[in-house]
Amino acid sequence: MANYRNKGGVAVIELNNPPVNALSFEVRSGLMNALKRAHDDKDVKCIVIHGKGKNFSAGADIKEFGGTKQQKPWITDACRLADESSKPVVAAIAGTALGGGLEVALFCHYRIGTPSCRVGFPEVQIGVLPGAGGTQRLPRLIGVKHSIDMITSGRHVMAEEALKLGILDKIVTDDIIEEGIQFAKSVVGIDVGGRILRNRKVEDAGSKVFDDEISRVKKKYKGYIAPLFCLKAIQASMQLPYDAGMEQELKLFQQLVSSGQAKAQQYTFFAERISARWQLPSGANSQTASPLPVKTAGVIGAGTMGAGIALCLITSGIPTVLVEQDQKFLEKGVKTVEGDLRGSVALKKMTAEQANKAISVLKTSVNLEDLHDVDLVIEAVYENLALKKEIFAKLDKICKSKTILCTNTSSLDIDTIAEATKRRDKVVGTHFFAPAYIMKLQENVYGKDTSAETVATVMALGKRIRKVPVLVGTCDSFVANRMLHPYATEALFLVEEGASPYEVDQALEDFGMPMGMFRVSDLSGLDIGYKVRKEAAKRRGIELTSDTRFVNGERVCLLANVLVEKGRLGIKSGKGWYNYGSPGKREATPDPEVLDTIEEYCRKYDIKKRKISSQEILERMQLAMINEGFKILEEGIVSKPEDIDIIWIYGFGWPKYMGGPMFYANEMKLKNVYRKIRDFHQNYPFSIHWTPSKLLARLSETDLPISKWTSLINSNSKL
Ligand SMILES: CCCCCCC[C@H](O)CC(=O)SCCNC(=O)CCNC(=O)[C@H](O)C(C)(C)COP(=O)([O-])OP(=O)([O-])OC[C@H]1O[C@@H](n2cnc3c(N)ncnc32)[C@H](O)[C@@H]1OP(=O)([O-])[O-]
Ligand SMILES: NC(=O)c1ccc[n+]([C@@H]2O[C@H](COP(=O)([O-])OP(=O)(O)OC[C@H]3O[C@@H](n4cnc5c(N)ncnc54)[C@H](O)[C@@H]3O)[C@@H](O)[C@H]2O)c1
Repeated sequence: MANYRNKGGVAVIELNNPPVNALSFEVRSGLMNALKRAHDDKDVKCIVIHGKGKNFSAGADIKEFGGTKQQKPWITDACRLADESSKPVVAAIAGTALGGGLEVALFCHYRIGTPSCRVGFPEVQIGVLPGAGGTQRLPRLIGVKHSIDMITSGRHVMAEEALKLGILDKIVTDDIIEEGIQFAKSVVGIDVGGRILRNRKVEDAGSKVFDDEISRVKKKYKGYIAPLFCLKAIQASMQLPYDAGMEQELKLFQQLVSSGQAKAQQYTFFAERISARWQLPSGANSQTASPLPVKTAGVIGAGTMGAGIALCLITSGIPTVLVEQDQKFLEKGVKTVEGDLRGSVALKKMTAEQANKAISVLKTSVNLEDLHDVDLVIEAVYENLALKKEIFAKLDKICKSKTILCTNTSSLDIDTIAEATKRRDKVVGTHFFAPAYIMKLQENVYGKDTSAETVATVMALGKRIRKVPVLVGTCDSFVANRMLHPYATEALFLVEEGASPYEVDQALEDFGMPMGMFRVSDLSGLDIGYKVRKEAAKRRGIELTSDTRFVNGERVCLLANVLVEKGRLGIKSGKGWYNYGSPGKREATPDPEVLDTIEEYCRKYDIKKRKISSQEILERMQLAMINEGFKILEEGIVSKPEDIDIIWIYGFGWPKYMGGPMFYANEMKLKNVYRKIRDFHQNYPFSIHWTPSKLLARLSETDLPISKWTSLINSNSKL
């Protein structure tokens, strides 16, 4: 809907669809009618368009894209009269003017904004392109080069930059509506002809610019089709007259909007928001619980993870005390933090001033007592239960009674750690992913006594430090690593059976994963998994050797151990599954020595090798992990499939244009997924991960959409 009022000869039109004023059918119709009314009203001398509440408009209503056809009037129909009006039309922008919202503003003759407003064309992020003239009008306003940058990246442009680029005509500091009215009055009587973007010419940037951009975009947004379509549409603005360019844009938009990538990316957009709405088994949830304030924080352990976590906190302006066991470790950790900050400045991700500000809020210590006054502590010491319990017991005595105690453990039981304290309600897992400063996922793990207030606090903290927080329950390895286990195990079995590690990685990278499994292992260090496997086996009373082929009747492959025992630890030693030339180098080359080692291993155990297709590689790795995902859902470790998808997208780089593994399974049709898993179970009876999930079996008999899967778990039906 759009509201209309005449304020002393100024028609004030309000886009009314809070919270973000998405341009739904009602808003588009309302805007069209309001513009007509202003156009027809002789008393009206000028027109102001603004948004109700905090935002101008976040663009088209994405929910409407699911249908077959967008109902008319489209944004272009709604805005036609703004373009044609001889009365000046001013867009008064507060909050965001994104996508179709910015397109509305580009139909206006003038644009003013508040100092904190943001404009942009984020359509690429949901798999489409600006389809209401954005690709034709922006180049007419700011030129081809800047338009390519804004439209293919989808980035938000802040007010200052928008003013410099010429998107905004003025930044105003008082009430945006009043400022809009005053501005509009001030331009009454000035001919609007020169302000109408459709009448302008696009400068000829030459075709080479586009050839270069195609290569850049293909590399930077590997696998995504929308950025390439954006380039085609922008090129049309240069090559065609306005109306023909608009037709071309619409054609490209319609091709994209019906693509699988658009569907998956839009699913991801909403999944992220659904996942943010958490719920505990007690019923307490994100609507009912309030977070505690976190004014100061502490991090214990300044190793790989602790240094990165401290960096996340200080760059978000949270004063942090970093505690180590001794001065030597502390200095090493601080060097890492400083080095990463310098790296960010060099990469222009932050200014030197921002880096200095961050380091100024970091305090360091070798004494846990220095955490007595902080609001929240994140422990990131070695993965050792006794050590963690000892630290939590001490923290319980040292810290204020309200302080929340978090652990970055990647596998240990949260409840056991909480038992070391008298504040079990304030103990929670905050599982970050390496490198902690870069990876967006924050897997928050609640224990049986963790309070809703504690959960609300760590979920809010995640958002504040620019992570994507997802809430999961406690179980061995939690969700991300638990699902990774069958995925990685299948990769090793595939190698035993005949695929090379390089073929496995190629298949995964062609699918869209940023790195294959074996390259990731080399990056993390093969010795880490080696130690974890040995210790986990020891806890179960088993001595693992590289000759171990079965553990308690279950098939295992310890080829990675064989490599470690040959001194191949991954990037750190210059060789692992790949050869890197020398330690620390990143360029991976396939290594014949590794292939010989695999040959020898297979001969030793009389394993028959065969040719394995990339389809089989993907199916076995992905379906093994998806089956585990259904088990996690059926156990209630997560409350919805969207949580799993967001974990894989932000924890492991699953491509957004594939929507996450559970969405992917849904697209494959669950009856096919179930059938294939059952077949693998028959063919590989010694792998427990192929035991089909009961929930999957039940769901495969229904046509329930992904958004309704959990209704089957929550219903009384027995699984
Ligand atoms: C043939 C026809 C031609 C058609 C042509 C169309 C052309 C056009 O170029 C296409 C577009 O504009 S494409 C669009 C391009 N624009 C974009 O891609 C912008 C997408 N939006 C954003 O990036 C963020 O929402 C903001 C930064 C705006 C606000 O962030 P924040 O303050 O953290 O808030 P938040 O939590 O994120 O959102 C609050 C609530 O609003 C909901 N919602 C939001 N936008 C929506 C939308 N467009 N729609 C629907 N709903 C939308 C959101 O789901 C949430 O709902 P919930 O039920 O409470 O969960
Ligand atoms: N490395 C990863 O990829 C990764 C990813 C997610 C979670 N984790 C988890 O994060 C935690 C830390 O792992 P990491 O890889 O950073 O280990 P790390 O070995 O790099 O760092 C651990 C640090 O803890 C310090 N430390 C040990 N005892 C201490 C004490 N009593 N007081 C203060 N500091 C102490 C050590 O000196 C060391 O610097 C572990 O629980 C691990 O499972 C690791």
